[in-house]
Amino acid sequence: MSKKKKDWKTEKERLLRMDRDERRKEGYRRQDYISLDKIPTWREDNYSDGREDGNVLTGTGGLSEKVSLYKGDITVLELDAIVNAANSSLLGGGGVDGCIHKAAGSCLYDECQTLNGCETGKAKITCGYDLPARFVIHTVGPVARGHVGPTETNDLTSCYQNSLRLVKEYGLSTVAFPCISTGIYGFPNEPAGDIALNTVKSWIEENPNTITRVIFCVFLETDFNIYKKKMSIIFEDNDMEVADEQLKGDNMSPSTRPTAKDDNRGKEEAGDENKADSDAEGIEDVVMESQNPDDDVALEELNQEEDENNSQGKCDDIGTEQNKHEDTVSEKKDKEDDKEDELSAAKTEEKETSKSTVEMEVVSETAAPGTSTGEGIKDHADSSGQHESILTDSMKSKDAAEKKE
Ligand SMILES: NC(=O)c1ccc[n+]([C@H]2O[C@H](COP(=O)([O-])OP(=O)(O)OC[C@H]3O[C@@H](n4cnc5c(N)ncnc54)[C@H](O)[C@@H]3O)[C@@H](O)[C@H]2O)c1
Repeated sequence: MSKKKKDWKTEKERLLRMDRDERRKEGYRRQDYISLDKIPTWREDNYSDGREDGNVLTGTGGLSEKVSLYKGDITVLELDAIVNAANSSLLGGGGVDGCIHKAAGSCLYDECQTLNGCETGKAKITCGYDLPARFVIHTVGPVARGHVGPTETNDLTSCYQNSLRLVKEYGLSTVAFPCISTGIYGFPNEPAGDIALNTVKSWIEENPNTITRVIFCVFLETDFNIYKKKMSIIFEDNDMEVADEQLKGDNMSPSTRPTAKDDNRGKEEAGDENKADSDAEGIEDVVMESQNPDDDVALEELNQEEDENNSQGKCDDIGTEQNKHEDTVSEKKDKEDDKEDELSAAKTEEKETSKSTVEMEVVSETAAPGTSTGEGIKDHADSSGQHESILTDSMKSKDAAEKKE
């Protein structure tokens, strides 16, 4: 028998009246949730990185106790809020947006439909429903597609600022950000990391008593290394030097050693109303027009890409898929570079021996299938410089000898 569809408003009021223990007793959809006390602060992470020198932590870590670097799926984090890298329709899609909607359940979509979309750089808040997080803050990053100008920088900065503004407005104290705009919207990872870390740092300095923890939830190895390197500088403890290997961005994943219980949980405001609810009362679902004509094209392409990506399967595998993809891409690039080097070497050699009729042979880097090292197969650069695999001299003369017999 199909489950009765829940009314999102009733479900939201019910859930927001419950405290964390009651939510846990009822059970989240995913039992493998991660509670805050399982996520070390940046300060503890640094300390737990096998610091053998007995360097005792002195004083308070300040900022470095207010932030964490976590590598994994944002939908399992049991926090006051997780931030969604949404699109302007707020009606879901793929990537982290798709994962959050899938994990939260259909009530999230139903509530989002009443929000009338969201502009780039702005943020809107909904209940988290079946997520371990109480709220979802939806923000729309800039479609950078590799280009970062003042507009893209300002829009991405606004995403973090407006999300944190809602954290403060709703009296929340723990929040996690994904790497907004760095997936399908194509914002380069390094500058995006700088914007994320520096915007959050400034906000914490201005609101020191508002927040317990901001968690940078990265999904890809690339982002993990970028954030680790930058956080060692931006959130450096005054009383701790930054270890050299950290600056090089070692690949150690953050330890999940349980830390001292952080019971500074967000204020449990029962029956918390989402401001957008009252605004959105009775508003027809509007099909969001993009902010400017160019976006239509970008979004059109994105939707096509989204369809491809959506079929890519499970959320928690995105990171591995993308890492694998990154590895193959760089391998292919190395091989192409090698071939180009060989080609230019072959061309110079050809010039020197232009009179001889001897054909150029360039050893291919890749072992051709069926040969252990590729020794038996060589590339042949003909007059047009095209590469094709041919037999080597020794194999040719062997062939000729066989033919004579
Ligand atoms: N990346 C995709 O395959 C994909 C596909 C369709 C739509 N979208 C999304 O693309 C638009 C937003 O682009 P965007 O670059 O801001 O977002 P995004 O493409 O989701 O990428 C943002 C970052 O989130 C990372 N990420 C993906 N899944 C998770 C997860 N479960 N937990 C934590 N981090 C994760 C992802 O690796 C990237 O670093 C929206 O239209 C939205 O629907 C993404």
